[in-house]
Amino acid sequence: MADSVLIEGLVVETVVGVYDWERDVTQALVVDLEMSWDNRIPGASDDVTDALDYASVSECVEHCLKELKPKLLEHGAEVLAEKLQREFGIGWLRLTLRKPGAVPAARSVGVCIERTACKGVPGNA
Ligand SMILES: Nc1nc2c(c(=O)[nH]1)N=C([C@H](O)[C@@H](O)CO)CN2
Repeated sequence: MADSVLIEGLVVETVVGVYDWERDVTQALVVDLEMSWDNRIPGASDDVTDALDYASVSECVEHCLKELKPKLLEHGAEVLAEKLQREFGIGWLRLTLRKPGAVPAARSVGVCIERTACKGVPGNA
């Protein structure tokens, strides 16, 4: 099963960064997500409750990053991936977190992680 649900270019304004000055301002983070989901079920039922609702996931991403105020992108990505997998029952995801403007000579910098939930662990898919 290779189906997925996508979110691309989700912009979240939050406190992020390791330097003192970065703790006093907000900066934009850009989130890309690919999340495994069996789309045959909502494909047949035409019912959003069978789908991985990308609007709900987007709200969760925004809320999580605004509350977390991570220093490192790595920490933001790790906490966010774990929360999404637990709350939405997502088996596998690829999450990219970009910080445009952090390195002026680069279009963007960021991190990308892939995580698979461990079956049998309470709360995991
Ligand atoms: N691998 C990382 N390197 C750096 C990060 C980060 O989150 N992950 N962060 C910074 C600073 O916050 C920088 O973005 C300020 O411009 C430096 N390196």
